[in-house]
Amino acid sequence: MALVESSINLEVGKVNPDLQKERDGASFNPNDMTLVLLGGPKRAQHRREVVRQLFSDPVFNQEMRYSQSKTERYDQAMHQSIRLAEYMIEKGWTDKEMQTAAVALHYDLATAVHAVMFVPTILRLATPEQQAEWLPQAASFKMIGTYAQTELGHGTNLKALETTATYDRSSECFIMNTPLPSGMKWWPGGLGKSTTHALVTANLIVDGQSHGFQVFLVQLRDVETFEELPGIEVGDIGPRISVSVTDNGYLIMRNVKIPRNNMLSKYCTVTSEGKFLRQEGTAKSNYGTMMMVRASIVDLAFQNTSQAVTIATRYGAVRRQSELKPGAKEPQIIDFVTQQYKLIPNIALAYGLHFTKEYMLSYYHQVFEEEIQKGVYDSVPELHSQSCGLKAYCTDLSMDTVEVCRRSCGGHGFMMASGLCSLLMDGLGSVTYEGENTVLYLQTARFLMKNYAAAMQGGRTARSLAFLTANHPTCELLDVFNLPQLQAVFDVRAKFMLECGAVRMSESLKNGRQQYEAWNENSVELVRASKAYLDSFTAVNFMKRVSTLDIKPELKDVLMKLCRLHALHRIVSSAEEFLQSMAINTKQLEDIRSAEIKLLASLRPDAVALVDSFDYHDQTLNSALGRYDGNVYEKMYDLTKRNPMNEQSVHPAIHKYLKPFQAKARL
Ligand SMILES: CCCCCCCCCCCCCCCCCC(=O)SCCNC(=O)CCNC(=O)[C@H](O)C(C)(C)COP(=O)(O)OP(=O)(O)OC[C@H]1O[C@@H](n2cnc3c(N)ncnc32)[C@H](O)[C@@H]1OP(=O)(O)O
Ligand SMILES: Cc1cc2nc3c(=O)[nH]c(=O)nc-3n(C[C@H](O)[C@H](O)[C@H](O)COP(=O)(O)OP(=O)(O)OC[C@H]3O[C@@H](n4cnc5c(N)ncnc54)[C@H](O)[C@@H]3O)c2cc1C
Repeated sequence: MALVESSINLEVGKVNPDLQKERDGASFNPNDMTLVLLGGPKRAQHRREVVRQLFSDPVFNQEMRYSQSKTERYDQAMHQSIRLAEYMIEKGWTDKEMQTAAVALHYDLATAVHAVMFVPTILRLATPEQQAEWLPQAASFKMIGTYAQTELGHGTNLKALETTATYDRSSECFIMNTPLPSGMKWWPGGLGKSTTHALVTANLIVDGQSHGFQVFLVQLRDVETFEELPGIEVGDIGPRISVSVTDNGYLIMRNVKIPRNNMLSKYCTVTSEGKFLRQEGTAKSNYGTMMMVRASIVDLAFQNTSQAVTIATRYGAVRRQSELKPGAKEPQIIDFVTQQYKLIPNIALAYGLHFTKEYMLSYYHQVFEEEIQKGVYDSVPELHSQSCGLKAYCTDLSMDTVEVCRRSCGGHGFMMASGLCSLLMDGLGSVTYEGENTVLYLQTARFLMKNYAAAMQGGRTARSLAFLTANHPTCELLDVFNLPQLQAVFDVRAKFMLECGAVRMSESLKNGRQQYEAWNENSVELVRASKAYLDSFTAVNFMKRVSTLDIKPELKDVLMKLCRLHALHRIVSSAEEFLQSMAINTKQLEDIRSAEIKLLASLRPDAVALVDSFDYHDQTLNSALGRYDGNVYEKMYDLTKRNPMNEQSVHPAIHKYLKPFQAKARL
């Protein structure tokens, strides 16, 4: 066994020679790049230690996951959740280690929503007294919770949610009710089988008057027996696209009484006399958890993208197929330029998403920790717009990438053992949950249109929209590799697309349409405007971040190539908008296309090192194709031998159906 200290994968046997050749020929040391991505040696070492500890425990072994039934998966996922809880006690793991472990396990835990939404919502919306009562129970899993907002009839339109919480002054309780069938809660993760409690969003009604949706802690099951409590009906909603274990559930409440204290009351409360009180400026405070999770999903999009390109790139180096040079040995498939075009711009995207999620998480923390906590809400609209837009943009691109990577592996990409099918099926949820992507692009558009109008009237724009007032002459792209010139090209196109949306809106309004009619009529254009802005924001953020990194020259060199390739590829992908806005002309588009192909050639020798730098443990990838050692065929054979279908050499169905038929047929 060779010790590969510079990788998270410690015990690596003989490495496939083609993959080894790739590693030997790289222009930089992937370990150095890992340190840049993870924020220094201390953090990288910590992450490696946590992930190695995790996967040295057989409970977390993922290898047979794809052959397990839903019930077996659920059993293992509950076992894993509880094992992690034990680690908190036995190993002193804190939220930091738990977060690292959850990412390494793709959040595929029976208690994922408990960690990702239930506890964070209590932290954000509960009073200190409520937190003191509930958080210790949540930490010890005496209380396992979910976030129950979506209903069968409504997910997007929160104002139309039907569940009610009616205040009963005589008992000082809320009475929770589910109007059937459209008002039943539908989708919450873990609700089906795993949870004892739920944070239920419901219309607060006091003396017949509605006060909009509020959040209530409702106990669903007896914490000892796990049986449903009176008035509660819960269950799993049934099969869905995904190999993930989550027991998404439904909930019906019939006259369920909960104490007044169970309304999360940091920002609003109901007094014992039935008076509704709300702190000023906090109208959207109940939407705060969604903002946080949307910001975190940008990270999830990065994880999905970088894992997919890791698998497909390593496989591309190992797989040999067809003929390139007549009569010569079959080439590695990554030597086909069309294959490089599938992989290398997506490696660049993965790096771009890394810097995007760094931005998003740090901006979220800045606004949440430093501003909102001090009662300053000025940046909330911008944070809402960016967390909606980047969640949508990054998950859309990440899912496109996973599918391209899957197809780039040919037939084997269709096998669960590729690891790419589960990335796709589980990842697909991310374009819908926490706000359906089109709906989120339109939230961003709303903010963009307001800022555009302000800019046109000489007013101030939000920080991230300074380009609206900047003066960029068109067609100044003299050098397609020049970052400031590329940035100007993106800004010109984004500004133009916003202008198109704004002009169309004002024309519709001039033609007598109501605001809501004008909005709907022009919504396709408005979504385009949002995407153009987000394209620009991520590309420019990538360029700026890389330009300011103080790192080894060989790392900087390769990162500069990546951010250039990303920018050029995004231009080519939406060429008609760049041309229409006159950000570039057709000659420049030709130059950009040629430059893109040149960059592929220049990045080709570093492709494997670039994906190694993401430093994924083999068990996180859980892919026969993307293994660190590249022994793809051996692993596929090994898994196939252990496939439950091969346990018996003759399947019982043969004796059950075929043999009796053959016996009858002989008569
Ligand atoms: C701790 C570690 C965490 C790690 C996480 C890692 C993630 C990994 C995930 C893996 C696990 C999987 C878990 C999956 C969990 C999924 C959970 C769910 O889906 S749960 C279910 C998720 N469900 C959804 O996401 C539902 C989607 N729907 C919605 O969010 C809303 O209905 C809406 C936003 C579309 C409209 O709302 P509506 O009330 O009709 O609003 P109007 O349009 O009338 O605009 C009014 C004004 O409000 C403003 N504003 C709006 N929002 C916010 C905000 N957040 N803030 C501030 N402001 C906001 C808006 O800008 C506007 O301002 P202005 O222009 O007037 O000045
Ligand atoms: C895997 C998964 C996990 C989930 N987990 C949870 C959970 O833990 N807790 C929870 O409460 N919920 C959860 N959800 C629910 C999820 O948040 C909702 O499904 C999501 O917000 C979308 O809402 P919807 O289903 O009502 O879609 P709809 O709004 O019905 O969308 C259908 C179509 O209508 C379009 N549309 C709707 N409104 C507009 C509009 N205003 N403008 C333009 N187009 C519009 C959409 O673009 C889409 O094309 C989960 C969902 C999934 C898939």
